[in-house]
Amino acid sequence: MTIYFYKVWQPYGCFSNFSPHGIHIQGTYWSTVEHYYQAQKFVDSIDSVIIPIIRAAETPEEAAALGRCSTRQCRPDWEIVKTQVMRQAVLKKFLTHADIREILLTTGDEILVENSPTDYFWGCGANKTGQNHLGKILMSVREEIRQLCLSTVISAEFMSE
Ligand SMILES: Nc1c(N[C@@H]2O[C@H](COP(=O)(O)O)[C@@H](O)[C@H]2O)[nH]c(=O)[nH]c1=O
Repeated sequence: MTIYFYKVWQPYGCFSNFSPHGIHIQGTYWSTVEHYYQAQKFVDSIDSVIIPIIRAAETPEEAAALGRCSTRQCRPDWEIVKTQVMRQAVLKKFLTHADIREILLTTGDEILVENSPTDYFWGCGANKTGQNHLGKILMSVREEIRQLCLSTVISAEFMSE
C-alpha cells in the first residue's frame, strides 16, 4: 500500500522536510532539512548573504519563503545539484534521529509519496503524476540505512567470533 505524507501534523509527518529534526552538516547546525535545502540554493551565488538569514529563520515555512524569493539569484548549478543536496540532508536526518529512523524502516518496501498538491518535482502534484523525487530519496535512504544496519550486525557477529 502506498504511503502518502505531506504536512508535519499528518500521518508520517516525520518524512516531511519541515519536520523538527535538526541536522549537523560540515560543522553547521540546521534546525530542519528545509532550512538546509533552501540555504544551499545560494552557496557561491551573489546572494549568499541570505544563507545565515535562512539558517536563523524561526520556522521551515519562513526558510522556504526566503529561499523561494524570486528576486534573489540562485547558484547557476542548482538544477544539477539540488537532488544530491536533498539526499545528503535527508540521509543525515534519518541517521541522526533513531525514533524516525525506526518509522522509516517499518515502512518496509512500501512506496513513499510526498502528497504535495502543488509540487510536481519533489511531490506527486495535484493529479498524482508528479516525479515524487522526495519519496524516491526517502526510499533510497531507507535502503541505504538497511544495508548499513545489516553490515553493522554482520561485523558485530564477526567481532564476537
Ligand atoms: N512539505 C511541504 C513542502 N514541500 C517541500 O518544499 C520543498 C521544495 O521547495 P522548492 O524547491 O523551493 O519549491 C521541498 O523540501 C518539498 O519537500 N512545501 C510547502 O510549502 N509546505 C510543506 O509543508
